[in-house]
Amino acid sequence: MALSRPATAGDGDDRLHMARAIGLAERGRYTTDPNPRVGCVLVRDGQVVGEGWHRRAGEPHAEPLALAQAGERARDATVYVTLEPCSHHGRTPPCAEALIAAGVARVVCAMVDPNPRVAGRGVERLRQAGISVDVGCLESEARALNPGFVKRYEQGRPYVRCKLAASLDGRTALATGESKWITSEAARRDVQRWRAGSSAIVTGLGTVLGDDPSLNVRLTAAELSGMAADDPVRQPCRVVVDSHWRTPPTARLLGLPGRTLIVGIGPRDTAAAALEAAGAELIRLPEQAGRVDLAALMAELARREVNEVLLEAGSTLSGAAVRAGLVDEILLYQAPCLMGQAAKGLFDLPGIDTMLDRVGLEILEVRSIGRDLRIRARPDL
Ligand SMILES: Nc1nc(O)c(N)c(N[C@@H]2O[C@H](COP(=O)(O)O)[C@@H](O)[C@H]2O)n1
Repeated sequence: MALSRPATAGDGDDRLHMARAIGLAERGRYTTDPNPRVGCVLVRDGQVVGEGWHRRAGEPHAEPLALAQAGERARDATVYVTLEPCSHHGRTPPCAEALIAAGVARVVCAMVDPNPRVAGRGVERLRQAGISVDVGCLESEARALNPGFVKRYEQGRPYVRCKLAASLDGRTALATGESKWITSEAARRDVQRWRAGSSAIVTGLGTVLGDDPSLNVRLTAAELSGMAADDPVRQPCRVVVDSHWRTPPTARLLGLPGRTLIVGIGPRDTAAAALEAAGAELIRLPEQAGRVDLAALMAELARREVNEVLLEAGSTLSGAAVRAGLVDEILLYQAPCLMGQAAKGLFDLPGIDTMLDRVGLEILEVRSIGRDLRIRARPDL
């Protein structure tokens, strides 16, 4: 469906109000999953008359909340919304109809909803009702609010962040396997926030056997911005890549609140049954060279409405995901220490024999977190 975009994608006022709507949407960072983060601002005669943001799937969308706040002042208002108003009956009624009923004059949306149940139909419905609609104001900022939601609908897989902690010489563990702790408490708290914003945390059997990790969110609602102190903290689904069901049923992550999926390729056997009895959900996936096909895993997670994955694994699984072209972002915490060449590296990437073979990266951000550095980078594959 062709949707006309203004040449400037919004004038100064449009961009200002859309920036506010994006700020509102941010408040849903830790709660909306699997729904997108969406914010909405209603403006009449230059005054903001209503604001709303989507908090949780099953609860009202951003637009009806902004309309409720504006009341009668919504008539003839301009609506700034970070995602196209929906046109379908999902868990909640269609926002486009609510905007039409309220008599708004104009709608500015940052981006078309990639959900095929909407995908331009919301814009079309508003225009049919005589409402002027502009699409594309601060579009890239709006897409960045929901990298996983967008990726899931556009490419059929989640947005994957690969988190790693290393010394300044790029080592993640001593040869003995000892790795606690390379980075500071501040960096580990920062990781907790990334976990809280993710739909799933994926790890490998090696990490489970070596570290017995919890892979849960241990921050309280009061410590996560946008959440009310009494909001329940959502636990992302934990996923263990374990080809032959060798995860110990006593693994710490199986005893914690939240779901644990174990994905493998082996036939169901007594070990598999013991894991199911311990509370895990087992999924058999296609194999790729004797291991779980990671592309098939990501497709399966997308089918289960997983938007953002935090991959917290060792060099084998992290390297395999990079090689498979499945890592969208590397989130690397680098501590001010040196661990020496006997220690383990970040990515297992065999077959890089010439400089032409190396994996290029685009640095997205570098910042200090306590005494450590946090580098966010995008593989350039
Ligand atoms: N425009 C808009 N505003 C919001 O606040 C939203 N949460 C969405 N979400 C879209 O609607 C789908 C979910 O619908 P239900 O919450 O089940 O009714 C979601 O997949 C988006 O396409 N859109």
